[in-house]
Amino acid sequence: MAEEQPAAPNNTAAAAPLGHSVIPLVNKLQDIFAQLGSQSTIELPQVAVVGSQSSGKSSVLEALVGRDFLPRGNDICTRRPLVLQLVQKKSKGDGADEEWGEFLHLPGKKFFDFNDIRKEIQAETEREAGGNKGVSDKQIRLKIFSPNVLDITLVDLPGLTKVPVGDQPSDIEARIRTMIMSYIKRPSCLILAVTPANSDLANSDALQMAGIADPDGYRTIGVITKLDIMDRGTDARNFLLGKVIPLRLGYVGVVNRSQEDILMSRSIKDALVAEEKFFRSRPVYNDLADRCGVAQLAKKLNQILVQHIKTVLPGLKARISATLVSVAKEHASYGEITESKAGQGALLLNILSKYSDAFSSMIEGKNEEMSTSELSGGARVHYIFQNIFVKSLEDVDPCEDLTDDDIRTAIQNATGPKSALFVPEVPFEVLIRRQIARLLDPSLQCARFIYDELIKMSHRCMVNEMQRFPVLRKRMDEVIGNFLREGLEPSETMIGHIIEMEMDYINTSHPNFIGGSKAVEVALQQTKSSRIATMPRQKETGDSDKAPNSERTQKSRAILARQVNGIVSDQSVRPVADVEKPAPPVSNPGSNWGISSIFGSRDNRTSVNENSTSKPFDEPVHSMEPGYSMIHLREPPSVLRPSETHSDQEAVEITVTKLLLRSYYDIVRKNVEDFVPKTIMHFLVNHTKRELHNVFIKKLYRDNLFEEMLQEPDEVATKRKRTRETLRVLQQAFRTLDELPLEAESVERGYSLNTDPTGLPKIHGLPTSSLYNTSSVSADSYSPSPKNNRSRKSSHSGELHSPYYGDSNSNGGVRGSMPGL
Ligand SMILES: Nc1nc2c(ncn2[C@@H]2O[C@H](COP(=O)(O)OP(=O)(O)OP(=O)(O)O)[C@@H](O)[C@H]2O)c(=O)[nH]1
Repeated sequence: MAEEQPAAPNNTAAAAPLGHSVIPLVNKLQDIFAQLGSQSTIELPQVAVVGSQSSGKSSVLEALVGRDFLPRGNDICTRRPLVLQLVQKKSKGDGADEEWGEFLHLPGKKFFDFNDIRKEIQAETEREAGGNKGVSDKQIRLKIFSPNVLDITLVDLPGLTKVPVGDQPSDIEARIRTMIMSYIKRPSCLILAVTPANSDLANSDALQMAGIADPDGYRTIGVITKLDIMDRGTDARNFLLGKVIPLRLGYVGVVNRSQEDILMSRSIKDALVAEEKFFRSRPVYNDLADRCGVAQLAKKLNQILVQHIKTVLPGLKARISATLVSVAKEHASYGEITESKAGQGALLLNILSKYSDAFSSMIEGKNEEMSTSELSGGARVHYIFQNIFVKSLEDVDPCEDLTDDDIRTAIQNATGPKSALFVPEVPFEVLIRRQIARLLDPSLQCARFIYDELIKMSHRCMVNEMQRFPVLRKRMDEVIGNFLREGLEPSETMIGHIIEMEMDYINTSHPNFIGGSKAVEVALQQTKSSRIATMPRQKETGDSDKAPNSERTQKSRAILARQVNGIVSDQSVRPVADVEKPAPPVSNPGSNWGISSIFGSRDNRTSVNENSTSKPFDEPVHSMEPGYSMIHLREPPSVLRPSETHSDQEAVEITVTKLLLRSYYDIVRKNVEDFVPKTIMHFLVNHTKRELHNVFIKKLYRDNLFEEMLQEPDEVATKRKRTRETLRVLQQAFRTLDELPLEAESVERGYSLNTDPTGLPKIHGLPTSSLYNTSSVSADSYSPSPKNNRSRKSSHSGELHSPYYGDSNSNGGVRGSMPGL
């Protein structure tokens, strides 16, 4: 292709193929994308040629591409849309670059001879549309691979015709119009509206259709062909000046090869020279140099392409900078490699301090990444204390599993052989100790819960930062795990002490304690009112309290006995000896103080307590005859129960005992609710907070461990390397984008004149003025309506915007995607 490039005529820029001057710019962008590991590129607008039959559309396209490969001629029409994709192949740099074509319908077949391409287009047209002028809307897709082209798509469309010929249907005109419209209505399609100068310009089909598809004229360039064969004495001057039909982007007049030229195999290069000569020899076009010739058409297209690139670049830059930020963040998370001992020591120390601080922050609720969806850290600890531990204790009724008979038995046992003169203190103490003992388990459980919470917190601490050092993470987890376990022990011991202390001294002088006399007073009142309430019933049924209720009694005893031994059993079937055996001493402080202690320690007395339930043993058996009589005592049964009859005194005693129990239990419960959390906070939570850092240093900060601790997995090293490289490329890309010369003028100048030996452009400073404000393109601009003065915004990818491309923030036009963009 290179050999076919024309010499630069005097009054035009180098008559380069379409997009020639944009190629280095686009190449540069593609290099950036390639470095980012993506196939993305700038999606350039499609260029379609529209016009009536034989107006010279194919000729214009060929001249723009600079190669001779399209079927042309008065008898040879474009009868199927030809979608021509120009694909840039990287130059090998040895000057022997190949150019070839490939058809979609002949995959894998390369056409190196462009004459063969032309023949195949013709043959393929006939295969689908027949040999007799038939037209089909089925595309022929051709790719031209070359190092000298821009990645752009050109579409050669069948020409508009009015009279059906050959195999053409009667509605041929409408069909072709629909087909053309389907291409040119796309906002990303640049329309070359081709009108031959030897026809009635004012009635140009091409301009009429382009006007429908692009009413504002933002993407239509008028092309006047065949200026060389106009009627003598006429010229296209007024047309080119936009005086006949105004067009925002203006007109370019061209002279393509005539049929005779084609027959004589005149090259495009020669044709361009001839064209230049033609314009120079026509004084009427002398002052219209900037709108005459294929080179000017190419230049105009280039300017539009540059403006398009300019439009999409800010979006591209924004995305690159966003990726830069996230990659930089990722890179920072992998940290730097530290080789020296001192550096490693400092790093380790830093990690240990940061971890200890993070752990403390979590407990104190100062964690930066605090969740808003659930409780975390210290808030969970508080929840466990208040909503689980305290609440559970408050729900417990100290008399819940004590029946009246249990209490009565305890009272009788405590008074020994005498009748009680006063409300006995001993059963109250025994029973209250048993209730206090019950507080031990939940308190220990609470400590265990908090321990579990702290372990969980330690695992959640610095998860991301520590990914880099799995060995250190493991060792730190071990250290903190052991340390927390060590903190749990004194908490548990202290909790044991608290409960023991409460059991060891029942402080009946506590100001909140109801006290004996008050309890008796309340109890008397209660018994009195309950007796009044039950009076009528007693009259009917007799004294139910006094009536034996062996079943109920059995049950009560069973409960009491079971609790005495801490063994669940059915008292009625178990041997008494077993039941009343003292509980073996156990380490649990609660069991030392269980009711078993009083029953157990006085166990030997059980046998001497009479069972008053058994009538025959209530009184001695007398002989009938006094003289010979001898009083026989029946052997006492091995199990003795308190009398079933409830005296008033006993009822009061039971109520008093219950009142005392409830009152004192309340005092103890409050103490435990207060002291257990304090204990756990002191010995476990705050102790860990205070000492963790020291423990870490003691256990892990050792010269000989640095290397081992700071070992990082290969994966991290790889990721660090990869992100560093991506970062470098992104920074480079960002700089390059910043330095790109984006004014078409500078592109033309910079890339055609100042290209360095590597083929890469020399970077110019960023231009300031807008292309279309100064260039020839704006000379023909018109404003059919006020709204046309404004820039149009569009979100379409690759869409052509206003000719001024004022919408510099559009992200459109970037095809493919960059990693992380
Ligand atoms: N003298 C002269 N002949 C031209 C010019 N442009 C095109 N022709 C001739 O006009 C004829 C038609 O040209 P094409 O390029 O095939 O026209 P087209 O619009 O693609 O034709 P269809 O595809 O059939 O609609 C050819 O013989 C060309 O050589 C021109 O500027 N001057």
